[in-house]
Amino acid sequence: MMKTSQHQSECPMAEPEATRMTRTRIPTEHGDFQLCFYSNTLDSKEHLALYMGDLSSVESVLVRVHSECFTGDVLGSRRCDCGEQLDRSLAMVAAAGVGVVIYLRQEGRGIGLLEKLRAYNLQDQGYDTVDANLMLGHGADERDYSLAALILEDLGVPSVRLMTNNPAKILALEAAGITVSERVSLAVNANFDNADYLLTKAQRMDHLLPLKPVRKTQSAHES
Ligand SMILES: Nc1nc2c(ncn2[C@@H]2O[C@H](COP(=O)(O)OP(=O)(O)OP(=O)(O)O)[C@@H](O)[C@H]2O)c(=O)[nH]1
Ligand SMILES: [Zn+2]
Repeated sequence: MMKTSQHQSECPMAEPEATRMTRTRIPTEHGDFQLCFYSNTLDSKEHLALYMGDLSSVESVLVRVHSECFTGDVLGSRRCDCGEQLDRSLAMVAAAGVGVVIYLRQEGRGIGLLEKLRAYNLQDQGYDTVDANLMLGHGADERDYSLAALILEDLGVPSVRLMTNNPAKILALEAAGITVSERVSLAVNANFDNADYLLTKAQRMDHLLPLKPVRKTQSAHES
C-alpha cells in the first residue's frame, strides 16, 4: 500500500499516514516472519511490523504492540521486562501460527533513550519510574498508538487479541479504531532488579501484573 504525504506541510491537521516501504523474510529461532518497514508522516522513526501466517485467516489476530527498549530488547537489561516480553510475544505468535508484533520506536515510553537513561539514574537515587519522568519534565507516558493502528490497517487487521498488561494501551488502540476483542496476558517473572519497577507499573500505571514477592537477599544474577 502506498500513501503519500505531499499535502502535510500545507495542512498541519492532516491525518497521519503510514506507508509500507518494503517487506522481507526474517528467519528467527521462533520460525520465519515477514518484516515490514514503514515510513510515516508523524515522525522520522523507522516503525516495523513482524508477522507470521495468513492474517486474513482468523477473525481476531494475536498482536503485540511493543515499544522500543534498547536496554531491554537488545542488551537484555534486567531493569525492565521488555526483552522477555518481546521474545515471548514472538514465541506466542509462532505457536499460534498467525499473528503480528509491531515494533514502535517509542523508546523510553516516548521520551527517547537519553532521557530514559537519565531517568534510570534518578531511579537509582530512589525515585520510581513515574516520578523520574516527571522530574525530567516529561509525562509519565508520552506514547502515541496512531501509527500502530495505521500499520494494522495496512496489514488488514481490524480486530486484535492484544498481548499486553497495560489497560491504557488497549484504550489507545480502540480510540484509534482498532477492535481489541481480548487481552492476552504477557506477564513475565519478576527479578531482583525489576521488582520495584514492576510494582510501580502495577500501582501507579494500572498494569495488570500478578506480582509475586521477590526475595531481596537474592543475587542480581538469579531470577
Ligand atoms: N521513561 C522510562 N521508560 C521506560 C522505563 N523502563 C522501561 N521503559 C520504556 O517503556 C516502554 C515499555 O513500556 P512498559 O511500561 O514496559 O510496557 P507497556 O508497553 O506499556 O505495556 P505492556 O504491553 O504490558 O508491555 C519501552 O519504550 C521502554 O523503553 C523507565 O524506567 N523509564
Ligand atoms: Zn525495557
